[in-house]
Amino acid sequence: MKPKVVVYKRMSEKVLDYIRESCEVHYFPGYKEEYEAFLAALKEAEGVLGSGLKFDEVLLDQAPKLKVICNTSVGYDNLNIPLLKERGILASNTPGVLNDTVADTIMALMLAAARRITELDQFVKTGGWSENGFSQQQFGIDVHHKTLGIIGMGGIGATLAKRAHFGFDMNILYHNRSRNKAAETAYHAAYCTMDELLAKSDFVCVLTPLTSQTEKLIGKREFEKMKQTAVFVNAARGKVVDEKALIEALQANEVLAAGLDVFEKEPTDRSNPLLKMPNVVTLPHIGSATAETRMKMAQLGAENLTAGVHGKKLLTPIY
Ligand SMILES: NC(=O)c1ccc[n+]([C@@H]2O[C@H](COP(=O)([O-])OP(=O)(O)OC[C@H]3O[C@@H](n4cnc5c(N)ncnc54)[C@H](O)[C@@H]3O)[C@@H](O)[C@H]2O)c1
Ligand SMILES: O=C(O)[C@H](O)CO
Repeated sequence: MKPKVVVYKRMSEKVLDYIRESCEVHYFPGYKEEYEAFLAALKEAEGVLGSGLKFDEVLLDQAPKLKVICNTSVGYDNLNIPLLKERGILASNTPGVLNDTVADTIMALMLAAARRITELDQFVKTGGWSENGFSQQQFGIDVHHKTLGIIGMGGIGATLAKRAHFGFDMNILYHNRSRNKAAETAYHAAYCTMDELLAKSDFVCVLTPLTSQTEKLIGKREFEKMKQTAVFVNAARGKVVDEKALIEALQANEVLAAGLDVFEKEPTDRSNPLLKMPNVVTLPHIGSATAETRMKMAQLGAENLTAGVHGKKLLTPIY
């Protein structure tokens, strides 16, 4: 008999067929709308595949046969790792396969915020571009040859450093839990304290995972330490930043602009003041969302899932 698994995120038929070769798939792409049926399937499931769902004690109690939880994301702040370990449940994520795509998104945010792309796009589309052209007040700032500070020099951080160093002649500073010698050698990235990074960087990009140590890592104090001309970019998790402090820093012109792929609450409320600020470029958490990369993430998740339920070694285990 094939082991039962629950897939709670929309997947291509190709990936679902791959899983079906060795598992009985219970597919809930819109699990919130059919939560009762989803919970019933979870009761019998040995494996789960998807992203974002918080597996707390209450939910895990509904899944007594679970052997493995596979995230189709590199971030795993939805998982309570000590609790999973305690219950003998394995877990996997999707590191590496999304580095290039997310680094591309971050470069796009940096360029869009610095060169005011979304603001000027609206200017043109709403008929603001007249015979008189545009004013100097609409000039942006350069990205090339500036200093980029990366907080969290892991897989995505290093891939961003590569683009910034080779493509934009940027000077790279970074702060991380430990030294990343490979990035130091390859991209001339200089390790420094958080405060030094904040004071010297023209672009500050946060790329740490969300953990109890990184929640609100960037707050009032950190924004005050940044240059007034700094562009702040968050493509990690919204809760790594104190969003209220970011709003206040932008309102007080303590920083120049921001590029945000993630928010404290997602989807963010339409009343969020950040959405009214022309110097803030916003995206709906689509850092890794290209067709090619989402396919790779789903396939890697599926391979972890089938390995896990059949007692084989996970390809990309979290622990
Ligand atoms: N916006 C998106 O769509 C998107 C896509 C992928 C990843 N992410 C987020 O980006 C995060 C990073 O992804 P990654 O693949 O580069 O992970 P990674 O594990 O390779 O890198 C994270 C780095 O952060 C460092 N770090 C952890 N805690 C720290 C702390 N307190 N201070 C300083 N450094 C710290 C780690 O040492 C590591 O080098 C993910 O956890 C995820 O939350 C977002
Ligand atoms: O962590 C990740 O991989 C991204 O946020 C996509 O969910």
